[in-house]
Amino acid sequence: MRVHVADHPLITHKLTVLRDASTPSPTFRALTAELVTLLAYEATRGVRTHEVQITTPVTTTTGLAISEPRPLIVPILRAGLGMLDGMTTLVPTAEVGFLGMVRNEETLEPSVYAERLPDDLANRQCFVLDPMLATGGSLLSAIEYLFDRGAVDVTAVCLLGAPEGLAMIEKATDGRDVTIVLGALDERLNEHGYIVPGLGDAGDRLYGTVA
Ligand SMILES: O=P(O)(O)OC[C@H]1O[C@H](OP(=O)(O)OP(=O)(O)O)[C@H](O)[C@@H]1O
Ligand SMILES: O=c1cc[nH]c(=O)[nH]1
Ligand SMILES: [Mg+2]
Repeated sequence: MRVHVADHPLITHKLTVLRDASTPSPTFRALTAELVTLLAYEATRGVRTHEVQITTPVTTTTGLAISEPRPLIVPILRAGLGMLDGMTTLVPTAEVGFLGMVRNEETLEPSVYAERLPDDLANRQCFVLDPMLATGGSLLSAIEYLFDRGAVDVTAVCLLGAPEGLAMIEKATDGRDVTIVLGALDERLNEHGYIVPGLGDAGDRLYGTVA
């Protein structure tokens, strides 16, 4: 598994505002989109391309185009939906599929409540969006779902990760082509499975509700 933790002052600055409990939902949503666009730059480094011949106003030259099948972006509802616009800004021709997942806050076990993905993911590069990688249960379940359907590689883009969840996913996906791009790797999980220092419940903060 490849792990990339962002190291850029703009990303740290935006995450600092996001973490602040007094940051209101509209600002939280705007910052999430900006952060995803910055992280997507790294996450798409391995996107498959092929050479194309083009004619500029001056000459002919060889360039690169994104290959078929198009990359598939999969936001994990609810909170991952807040990352979709930031990602499609950078990869506007990607397809989008949806997975709705919720973590039981007592057992910390994830369950799938909605799924709208192409039936066949053979040969697909998939980009999973979820702001929080805490125990890793939700992300692992999403990754397994995509591989079971034929995906060739999965890249997850998360704003914050916990070391416990990252280690669990690394062990469970051994031998698979998995990349995780994080805005920051935080210290630990607390006794309720929340990331510390973290930012609280990403879905609630994005949408101003307590679900
Ligand atoms: O790594 P884990 O321990 O599985 O926790 C992370 C999950 O928890 C949050 O979703 P949540 O279940 O709160 O659903 P929501 O997006 O609807 O708020 C988050 O967006 C992840 O999907
Ligand atoms: O810290 C956490 C952990 C899980 N889900 C969240 O939204 N935040
Ligand atoms: Mg939530």
